[in-house]
Formats: sequence, structure tokens, C-alpha cells
Amino acid sequence: MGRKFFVGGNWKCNGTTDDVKKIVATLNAGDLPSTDIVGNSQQYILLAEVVVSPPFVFLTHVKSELRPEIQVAAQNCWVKKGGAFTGEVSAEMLVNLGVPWVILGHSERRALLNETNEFVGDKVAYALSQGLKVIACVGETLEQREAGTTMEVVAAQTKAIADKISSWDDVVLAYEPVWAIGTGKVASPAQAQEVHAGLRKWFGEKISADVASTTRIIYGGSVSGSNCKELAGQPDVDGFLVGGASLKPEFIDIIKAAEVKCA
Ligand SMILES: O=C(CO)COP(=O)(O)O
Repeated sequence: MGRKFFVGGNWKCNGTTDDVKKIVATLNAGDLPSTDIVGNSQQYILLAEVVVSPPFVFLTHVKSELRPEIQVAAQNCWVKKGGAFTGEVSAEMLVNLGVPWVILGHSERRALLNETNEFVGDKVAYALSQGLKVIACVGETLEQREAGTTMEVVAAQTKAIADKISSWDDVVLAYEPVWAIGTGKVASPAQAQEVHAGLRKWFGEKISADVASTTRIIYGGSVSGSNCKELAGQPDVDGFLVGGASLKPEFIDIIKAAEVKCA
């Protein structure tokens, strides 16, 4: 079976309760790409796996109000079992709330909160051990791209995760070039494809052919309704992690890019 298209919406540290209600209403009313289950026109499955990631404080509200086909993700969780860690949220708490996914290793946390490759690897391993599924982020800075070290950087970030986990079944890898995040400067389809193919090759050489062919590698960085189809047309782009545009009705158009894979 092929890799199911995956679209994540990372709301980051945005939104009021009113904003959240509006976004949820838009998603609930949205015409999402789907296919009927053969012989049963009342039932359908979405062409994309869709996961939205509100700030912690809105997670339970969003989870309870959102249509059941769309899942939720936390934007972070603590590196080990909860306890005396003021301000942190543990993986166990997310599991307890029925939150299935967590985003880990986002470049904003790596850069602003000094999360190292090793720390991110530990977080991914702990979250998986508790039964969460993980959207793990990697990506190079502009400086690293210009120095020609993009593949080296993303391979090292991926290796730090691989070193700590025994299965990639519940991991989606998000390639998010730092220079494309929130800048409106999207990677070209060729640039995205080159890194995605490089990561898949890395999986094949360092992990296994099976992990290389089944792990979804999604792209993030200024994805919009107008550039998503061309990016989705790349063979190794298995979906998106969307920031700014996931707060807007445009997110529905981005989910529809899943149709490109089925055309
Ligand atoms: O960081 C991102 C998703 O995690 C991408 O953000 P933008 O889509 O706003 O560039």
C-alpha cells in the first residue's frame, strides 16, 4: 500500500477562543477530498490523514468539537515521565486526554529553546514509548543551505532520532527548511524533492528498505493554497506541515492537494 497523504496544521502560539471556534467551524464545514467505501455511499474515507495542532490550552476543546475524521496533535511534550517540571506537559497527559499525535523538534523550539538533536531524539523515543505518534521535524538554516550542508544537517537530525527509536511506524518526518518558515519563501518543488529523496535514500541505507518506502516525509515552510499542488506532485513529498495557512480557510485547499496523488 502507498503512503497516505498527510496534512498537518501547526497553529503555533496563535489564537483566541473565538479564533479557534472559527477555525473549527471552517474545518467542520469543509469539503474534504474523500472516496466512498465501495458499496456504501454513506461512508467515506479521507484521501489525506489530517491532523491539526492547536496550543495546549485549546487541545481538548478542539478535539471535542472537531469532526472525527480530523485528528489533533500537541505541539510539544516533556522528554520523560511527568513530575516536578514546572510549565511542562507530559506525554502521559496527552495520552490520558486521548491526543494521538505530537509535533517534536520544530525548528522554532530548536532555535529559540536550544533543543539539541539528542534532546529531540530522547523526546521522540519517550513519546513513542507512551503510545503517541510523532511528527518529527528537521531542516537546515539558510546559512547551512548556502554552505552546501543541507543533507548533512537533516541526516544528522534524523540520525539522532533513529539512534533512540526501534520503529518508524508511528513517525512522520517533516522536512521544514528554516529559511522557508513563515517567510513566504517556499522551497521550489525541485528543492523539496531533492531533500525528500535524499532522506528516503538515507532511510534505505541506514535503516531499511521497508522504512524508506513506508515512512511519510512531509514538507513544511510557506505552504499555501497556490503552491501546494505543485509540491504535492513531487514523488517523495507525502504531504505538508502547514503553519500560517492552517489558520485560514485556505487549509482546506491544501488538504485537497491529496487529489494530486490520486490523479
Ligand atoms: O513551521 C511551519 C509548520 O510547522 C511552517 O510555517 P509556515 O507555513 O507559516 O511557513
